[in-house]
Amino acid sequence: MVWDMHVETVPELCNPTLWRYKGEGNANVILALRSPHGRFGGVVLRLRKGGVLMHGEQQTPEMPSFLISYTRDVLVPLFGNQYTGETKLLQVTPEFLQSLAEAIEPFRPAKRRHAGIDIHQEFALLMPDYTVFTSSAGVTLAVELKPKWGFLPTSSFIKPENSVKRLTCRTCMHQHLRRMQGDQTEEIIDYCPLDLFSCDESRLRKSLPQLIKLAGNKFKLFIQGEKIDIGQDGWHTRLNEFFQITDDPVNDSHQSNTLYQALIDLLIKAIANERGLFDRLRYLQKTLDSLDIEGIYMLDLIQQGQLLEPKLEEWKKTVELYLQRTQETSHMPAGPLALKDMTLDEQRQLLYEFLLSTTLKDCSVMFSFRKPDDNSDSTLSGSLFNSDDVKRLEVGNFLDHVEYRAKLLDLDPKPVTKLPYYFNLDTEIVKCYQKRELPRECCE
Ligand SMILES: O=P(O)(O)O[C@@H]1[C@@H](OP(=O)(O)O)[C@H](OP(=O)(O)O)[C@H](O)[C@H](OP(=O)(O)O)[C@H]1OP(=O)(O)O
Ligand SMILES: Nc1ncnc2c1ncn2[C@@H]1O[C@H](COP(=O)(O)OP(=O)(O)OP(=O)(O)O)[C@@H](O)[C@H]1O
Repeated sequence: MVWDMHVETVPELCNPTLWRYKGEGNANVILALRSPHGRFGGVVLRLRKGGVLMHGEQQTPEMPSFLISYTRDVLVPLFGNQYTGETKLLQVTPEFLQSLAEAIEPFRPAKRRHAGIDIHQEFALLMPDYTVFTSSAGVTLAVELKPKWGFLPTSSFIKPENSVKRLTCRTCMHQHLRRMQGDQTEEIIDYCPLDLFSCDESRLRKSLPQLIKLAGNKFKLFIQGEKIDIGQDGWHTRLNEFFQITDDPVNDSHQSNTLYQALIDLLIKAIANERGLFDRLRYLQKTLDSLDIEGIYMLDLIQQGQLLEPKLEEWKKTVELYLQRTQETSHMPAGPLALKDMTLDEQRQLLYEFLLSTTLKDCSVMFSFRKPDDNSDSTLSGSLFNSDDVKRLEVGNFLDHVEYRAKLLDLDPKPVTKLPYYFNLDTEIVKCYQKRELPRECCE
């Protein structure tokens, strides 16, 4: 129900010239305000694309409000409310969306252009722009990480011929399939999410440079809201705007290296400080995926194509039962026979849990950093969203300490209709990886 949500009807925001392209994923386009606009400083607009495979309910006008309820009733019980952001609805018109779609087209990467903004959506999502601090006068440095799968599956439903899954993590194996499928730009990079999830300093020191090299959707760096690619012209000068390591123009490799190391050091500290978040994310990914897709795919409800897209109430119940189960000694089904004994409700529970796990395997963590002296709270008082909630981080090095915020992004539910795709993809990933003689041993 849309009307019990807080809907912003702000005609002045429906002016396409106010917005600039900020980024996009497979399913949504993100626009940022060109400059602070009254109480709407530091805000992004998240617009659904048309024609992409999505959650069934996303096809209806109520979907944006569904996402807000989903965050409140499903994600907050799993993570607490510290990491999930605030969201509001903005009423939009087809004319406004059409103008935006035309204006952003030149800025969009070719690989995303197969689907554009769905101009028939009635509401867009307004969210804080997590790459800037609205209450600060200084420069914000933001880093977005998409860690992917943080665990090795242990399910008894994994067939012996697929046992490599217990040794090599999904992300490490997947890049080989991508490479084989013709993505020659995708160099095999030695980034293993399990190193990131370990939050261990020496493993982070090894894996962060790999993640930075991987870039794409796995590592993004923003200075004052603008995306910077490490290696692009002038990247070090932009990074220096935050670290202020030198007053001179940054023009030698020693200075660039110093800035790069300062970035790595900062990230290591921040990730270690957020060990609780990474541990929780990994724990939820793993325990919500207790059967592995191989077990999930054996369930009658899937075999007979009878699973419906969950409504909000069903998502809520799924989380309640999951939290109950993980607090008790759990008895998970251990073999195909046990699956046969399961009621339809029990099957549904595991299927929806699996979908929740899939969302958490695909979300991003956005860190935003600012220097404490930059905090001049008055700039945008009365802004649309609550004030910035920050934590203090001792850094040592060039910066004594900084303030930062960590948020989870892209926590949308995954559709039931994607389950057969997940099974086929899993089969293909394993088949492709098994051609290698020596599997990598990923370490949890
Ligand atoms: O299957 P994966 O692991 O490749 O994940 C897909 C992502 O690929 P990635 O490996 O992160 O580059 C993929 O990201 P890109 O399109 O590659 O940026 C999407 O996030 C996709 O989710 P959805 O279809 O938009 O809901 C993701 O699909 P889901 O598996 O999360 O449904
Ligand atoms: N609130 C925000 N503040 C700043 N940047 C954001 C925000 N939300 C999204 N972005 C940027 O836009 C990008 C795409 O957004 P999002 O992840 O929501 O798209 P998506 O289509 O759902 O992604 P996916 O391909 O994973 O399904 C993000 O990776 C991030 O860089």
